[in-house]
Amino acid sequence: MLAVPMTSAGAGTTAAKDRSKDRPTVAGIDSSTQSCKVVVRDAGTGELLRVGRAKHPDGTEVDPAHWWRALEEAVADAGGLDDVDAIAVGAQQHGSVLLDEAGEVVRPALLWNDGRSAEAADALTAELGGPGAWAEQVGSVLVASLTITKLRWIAEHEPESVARTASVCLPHDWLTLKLSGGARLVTDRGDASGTGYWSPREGAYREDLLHKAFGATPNLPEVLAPAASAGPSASPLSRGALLGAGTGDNMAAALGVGAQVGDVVVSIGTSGVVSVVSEVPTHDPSGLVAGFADATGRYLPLICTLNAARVLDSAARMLGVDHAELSRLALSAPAGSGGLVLVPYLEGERTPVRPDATGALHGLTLATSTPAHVARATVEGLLCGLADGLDALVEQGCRIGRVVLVGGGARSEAVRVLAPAVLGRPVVVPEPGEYVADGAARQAAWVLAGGDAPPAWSLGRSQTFEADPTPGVRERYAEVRDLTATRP
Ligand SMILES: Nc1ncnc2c1ncn2[C@@H]1O[C@H](COP(=O)(O)OP(=O)(O)O)[C@@H](O)[C@H]1O
Ligand SMILES: O=C(CO)[C@@H](O)[C@H](O)COP(=O)(O)O
Repeated sequence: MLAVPMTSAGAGTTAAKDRSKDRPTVAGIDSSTQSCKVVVRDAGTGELLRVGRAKHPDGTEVDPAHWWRALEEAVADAGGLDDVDAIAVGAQQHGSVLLDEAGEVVRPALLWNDGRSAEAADALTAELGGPGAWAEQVGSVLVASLTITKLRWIAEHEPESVARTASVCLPHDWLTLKLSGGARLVTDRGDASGTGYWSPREGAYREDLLHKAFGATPNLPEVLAPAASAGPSASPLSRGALLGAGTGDNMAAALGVGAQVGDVVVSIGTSGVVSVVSEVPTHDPSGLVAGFADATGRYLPLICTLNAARVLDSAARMLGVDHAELSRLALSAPAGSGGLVLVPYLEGERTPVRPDATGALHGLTLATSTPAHVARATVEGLLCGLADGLDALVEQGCRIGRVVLVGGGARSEAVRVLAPAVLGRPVVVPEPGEYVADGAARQAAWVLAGGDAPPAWSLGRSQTFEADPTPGVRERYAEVRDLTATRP
């Protein structure tokens, strides 16, 4: 059984804050690409007490002030945090937050899905001796998503920003800093492992690589142990609550679903992610698998695509339907959509590395030119990219156990039904929830409880979806996935 919290509540649920003093509560924050979510849970049982949400602005370059405003709004939507004893932040990985001597933001953050640093990634790769050298030294081959490539882009294009930069951190580090009232700049090994200048194997920063990219060596956040505290919050939002180290959103999701070694988490959010909890670090020179660390002291080999839930959003928009109808249409068409394939590179792609690619529909005939076929091809194309990712984890020798499906896209019935057919394995779907925020909350509960492992929260309901594998769908996808036009 999965350690998934049982109860759920709607946005803005305001359960009375009348808990007795012997029932501590914790809050978890998910500051992801599209929105901020806050959950408040009972620290001992994991019972969900309240949840709040607020939207982030669109765009791949964002002033961190927007994340703070959304956090304030989401906290208000969750009925406030006055009663909370500990709090931790999970957030989108990789974004580059540059701070000056006074702790002020130097320029808007370049997010994980900002592709402008693709050439910087290529240049840095060559400078260290090729992809294998980066895989060996920091666990991951560089792509435009990794923080270090953004720092190189800034160094090349905005030397004045470099000159003003005293510290560099990540989105979750910055939010934790704000919650600490500006007192502590900390991070954790999970999020640090996505920078390109922290080695999961050595458990240490590689300041030489940072200097190589940025031409300077700014201060970096202290990397805290998984259950260490960053001290009390000094923010009016959560004054006095103990702060956890926080982590990247994918590490938090693994913690939130209680993933054990071998458990695969497939997340269909803005990004499409396939990750697996591993006892050993990976060093994939092909670059498909990023060799990240997790939030518990283990590792989280991961593949990430740029195109996931928004592919469903755009298909629904194109067809002029809502998500429920898109799903119904997809399930009404035959497996393989009569040969129609959607290659979902709508924002270019990171895995495989196709930064300049565009999406494509292959196999249009009179018979396949129907909304149902397009809907089916959309869901199957999205899942085929993730199935390729799962194969890459297997190829790295990762132990593969259960497959757990989460993220906004998992709310689509068609995704849930077709995932086991395309992935070729049963898929466990926990009830819809905010698993990144839950993981952050669980880290906060661990900070309170101490010990070697996060508290075992009550198990939640989940449903296992099974289906006969449809290898033909993947074979057809493999035939056409590279036949895409570049951006005009
Ligand atoms: N029922 C649904 N079917 C398909 N997609 C959905 C559904 N509900 C929400 N989404 C999509 O999920 C995405 C948000 O997922 P989420 O995991 O919260 O993303 P992120 O964490 O990257 O901000 C949005 O693109 C949204 O449109
Ligand atoms: O870049 C990665 C992982 O390497 C992304 O997974 C980001 O962490 C953003 O996540 P979502 O907003 O899609 O959850």
